Amino acid sequence: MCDSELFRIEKTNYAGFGLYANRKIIRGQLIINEQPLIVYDRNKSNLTKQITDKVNKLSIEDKKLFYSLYDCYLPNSPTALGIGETNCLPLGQGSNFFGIFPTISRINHSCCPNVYHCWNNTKKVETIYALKDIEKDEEILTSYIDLYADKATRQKQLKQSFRFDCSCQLCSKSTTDSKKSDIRRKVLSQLDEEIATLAWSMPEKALIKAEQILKYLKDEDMFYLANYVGRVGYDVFQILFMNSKVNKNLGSNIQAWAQLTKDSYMTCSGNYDDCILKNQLEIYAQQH
Ligand SMILES: C[S@@+](CC[C@H](N)C(=O)[O-])C[C@H]1O[C@@H](n2cnc3c(N)ncnc32)[C@H](O)[C@@H]1O
Repeated sequence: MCDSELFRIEKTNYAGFGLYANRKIIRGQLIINEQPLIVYDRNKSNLTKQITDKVNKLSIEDKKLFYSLYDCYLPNSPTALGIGETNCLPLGQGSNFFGIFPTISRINHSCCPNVYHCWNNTKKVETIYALKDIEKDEEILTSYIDLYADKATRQKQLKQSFRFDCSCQLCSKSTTDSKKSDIRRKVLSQLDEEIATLAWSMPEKALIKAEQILKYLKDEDMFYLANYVGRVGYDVFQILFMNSKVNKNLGSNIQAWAQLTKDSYMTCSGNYDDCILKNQLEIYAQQH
């Protein structure tokens, strides 16, 4: 675990340790990239043995680092499995492989996060990029869960997997505001699913749904979450790319959607190399 010019690790008054900004951090800025201490396959049986074996192979210093991390299941007598399950992050979307990161593991959760964490498979590091400007001494917060979920679902997931009751800005809203937020998030989740089903059969309709997602993201103060904007942008780019040859009208907005997607990927991960967008953009540029 290490401090840097940009951040420090400090005791919070609500959640053990956390990361705090040492100076103003700008949206899209890389805050840290870090290699995992250990990697394990979370789909395999006997996780305890798998994690313990890997930890036992670490240097004395790294072993100490690992055992200094928080175990939310047995805080007073931490186990290798408890530390693993409290802190592990997937090495890419849908991956069975998870890593334990000495510094990044200290980042607490918020349902309105100011950073995005993701695995860079080219550099083999977990990266943390700022989703908005972060003021000096503000806590650096990521999201552990899907933010299209309503409050009850978010609270349940966080309690089950991380053993805490979330009292972030979003979860602390009044009952009336919370209900409105829940409805918007439900619509976002439905629209997201509908795009996938309409993409090939009715691309024009899928595009309308995508525009609606952008509107709802704005209404719900989620438009700054570049990962969600990038997700819808990427879906639309796919639809336009695949259909632009047969339907010229559909292709007319492709550059704007490509730019939105690229900007979003750059903001939350500093690149767009790990997705097929880059190849498709090159193919599209050659064709037009
Ligand atoms: C990955 S660790 C984060 C770092 C941890 N605070 C520490 O001291 O090492 C996850 C654990 O931090 C705590 N935590 C994270 N976000 C929290 C929040 N918003 N409110 C309360 N506890 C939180 C929970 O105990 C959770 O299981």
